[in-house]
Amino acid sequence: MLVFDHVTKRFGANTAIDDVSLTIRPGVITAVIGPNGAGKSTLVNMAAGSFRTTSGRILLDDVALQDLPKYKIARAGLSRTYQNIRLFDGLTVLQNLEVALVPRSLPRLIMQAFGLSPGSSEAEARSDCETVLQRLGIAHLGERHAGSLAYGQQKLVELARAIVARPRAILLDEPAAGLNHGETDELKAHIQALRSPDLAIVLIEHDMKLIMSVSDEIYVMARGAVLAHGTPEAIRGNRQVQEAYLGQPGAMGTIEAAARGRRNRIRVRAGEGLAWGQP
Ligand SMILES: Nc1ncnc2c1ncn2[C@@H]1O[C@H](COP(=O)(O)OP(=O)(O)OP(=O)(O)O)[C@@H](O)[C@H]1O
Repeated sequence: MLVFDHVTKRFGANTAIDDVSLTIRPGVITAVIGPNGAGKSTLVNMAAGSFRTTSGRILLDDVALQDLPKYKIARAGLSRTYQNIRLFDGLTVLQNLEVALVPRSLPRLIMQAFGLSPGSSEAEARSDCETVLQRLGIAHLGERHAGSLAYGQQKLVELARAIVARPRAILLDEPAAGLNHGETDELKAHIQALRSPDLAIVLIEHDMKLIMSVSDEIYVMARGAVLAHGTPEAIRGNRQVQEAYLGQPGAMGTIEAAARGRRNRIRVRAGEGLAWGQP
């Protein structure tokens, strides 16, 4: 279980996260949504050790992460993807995955879902990488340089890299951003396949259609605070949430209906209401 316990983050005078508490349970997919600037990425960055918290605790299965360096956080079982892809362009896909491998003493979490081996040798580690690539439909890209891949393929490699680390919590920061319809549908299937009893999955997204179809529960953030928390059904009908997005009731229905008819990606810019991202 991943817990944000009364977490605050200030950047100078700007309070990006204001006393936020979240509980991300294993076995379910938890989405964190909210308009641009709400603080979603800041939460991920704090959990993964890119930003220090100003106050509060972040616990992964009772291990306090907030003061640990990044590599120890990874070893504790947290992995993430980035809003802006961060692969090593000059390395092959397999090498990019191998970089993420951590000591094999971690519990066997997503092994069942992804068919990973319980062993610890280098050969087995490489075989795990190949297995994950296969599950994501990109085994044929293993020897290609990451920098030579199409954008959608790079997004999948990032996902693969997060998976091979055998996390207990995986944080996906806008995995569908810039993907087309087909790629988003594929991604949806991969996220659903990740669901396993020992893995806490956090999905940060602007694509409402994707969120509403894969999430078990949703936290809605606005201006650094939690505005609402509940099932997709409860969030869909929440008046405060609708107002936070568009400043008017009925917005969630509008967003979803529009998402079905147009491109998948929705960007909600602070103060500008709804706009369509053009990948
Ligand atoms: N490195 C930083 N330095 C200063 N301020 C920052 C930094 N990172 C984020 N912020 C501020 O923190 C607040 C929350 O930003 P954050 O990126 O977490 O929002 P978000 O919900 O992820 O938005 P988006 O959907 O656009 O990614 C914003 O006011 C932002 O300007």
